[in-house]
Amino acid sequence: MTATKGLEGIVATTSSISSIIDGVLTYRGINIDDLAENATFEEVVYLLWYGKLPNRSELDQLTKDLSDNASVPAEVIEQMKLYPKDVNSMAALRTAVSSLALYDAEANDMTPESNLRKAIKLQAQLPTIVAAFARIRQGQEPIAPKSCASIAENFLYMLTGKQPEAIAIQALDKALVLHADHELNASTFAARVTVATLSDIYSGVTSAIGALKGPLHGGANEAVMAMLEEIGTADNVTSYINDKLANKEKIMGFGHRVYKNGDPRAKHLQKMSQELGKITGNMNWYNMSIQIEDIVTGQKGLKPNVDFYSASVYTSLEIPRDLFTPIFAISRTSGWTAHILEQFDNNRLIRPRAEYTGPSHQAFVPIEQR
Ligand SMILES: CC(=O)SCCNC(=O)CCNC(=O)[C@H](O)C(C)(C)COP(=O)(O)OP(=O)(O)OC[C@H]1O[C@@H](n2cnc3c(N)ncnc32)[C@H](O)[C@@H]1OP(=O)(O)O
Ligand SMILES: O=C([O-])CC(=O)C(=O)O
Repeated sequence: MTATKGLEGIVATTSSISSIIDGVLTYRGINIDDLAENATFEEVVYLLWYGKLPNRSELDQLTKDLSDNASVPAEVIEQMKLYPKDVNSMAALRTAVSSLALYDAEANDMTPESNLRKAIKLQAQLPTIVAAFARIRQGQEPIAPKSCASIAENFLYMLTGKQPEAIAIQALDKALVLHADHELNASTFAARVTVATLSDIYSGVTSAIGALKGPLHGGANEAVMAMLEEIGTADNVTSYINDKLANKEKIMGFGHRVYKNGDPRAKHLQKMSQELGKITGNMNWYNMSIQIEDIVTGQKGLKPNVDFYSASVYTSLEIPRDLFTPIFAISRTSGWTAHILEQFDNNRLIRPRAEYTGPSHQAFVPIEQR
């Protein structure tokens, strides 16, 4: 038995949800470029769950179901008020999502109908939790979700208490479309491993949030913004990046396990970053990002991934840096739950082997003689 480090190139499951073939990403066979330009996040959620784009009445029904389920149990909100104010936002989200299960009478019901209902609840409630957390830690009361609004609109509304501008809603909606699913990425794999034991959907999504949190995965978007802030201005980019590369340090937001010729989502986020920079009158983050890309791609051949330009996009939308990864989680809940439903559909325990590299033929030494 020989291990493949990081399971690179190992095909661990079949799936009909999303594919990356020759660098082209599709959701249910539809190119991400077409979805980014034309679909709303709710259409994508429907596509991921049901395998086809919704017609008008199906979309209206899903939008209503999501809106009707957006309130979070009062107990969960009360518990969030007891979290330390400076807690990591992904840790807070992971804990709150785990506690949702305690207040759902059908949490352990494994029927497909119940699991779909819980997928809707999770997708609807994550934005409410993230916005509530952001307000509670500032000593503000959470704002109840409004009815008949999209997830993008509702999230921005619950975060700020103000009706968001159309351009902000559109930008966030497109970012949600771009982050919704991505084949067998680490967090989706974690979700599938968890539920393949026939554990419940809340456990699966909680595992996934834990996996997304790390800076080699979803946490990279926050790390990118931290880097941009540390660099400060365009004048400092060249020396900062050259020093990092010379020290063999990773530049966050670059590289990918699967894409070697570039992440097809990055160009959409780059365009949005530029457009939002023009609208806000602050091109600094975009200009610095372009400069960083030139150097990293020029010297290392590494291309930006989905996390690189999303950092400046969210900053232009005035979203606090530590909510970037929770927003990724809001979007990816659609993909996680689609994969969990697919796993349940044709389940087998996921249990690979390890290549043992420890000592062998060790004699047992009684404690008195150690
Ligand atoms: C949504 C997402 O999860 S997208 C990914 C988000 N993560 C990041 O942006 C973090 C930065 N990027 C990385 O750490 C990696 O590129 C990963 C984790 C995305 C992919 O990792 P792997 O497939 O395991 O590639 P690995 O880390 O082995 O890199 C291969 C080589 O490229 C280098 N490399 C990879 N990414 C980077 C980077 N961002 N900056 C500098 N060098 C890099 C590695 O140092 C390594 O070099 P070596 O062969 O000389 O040792
Ligand atoms: O697929 C991956 O390894 C990481 C990624 O880009 C994602 O999850 O969107």
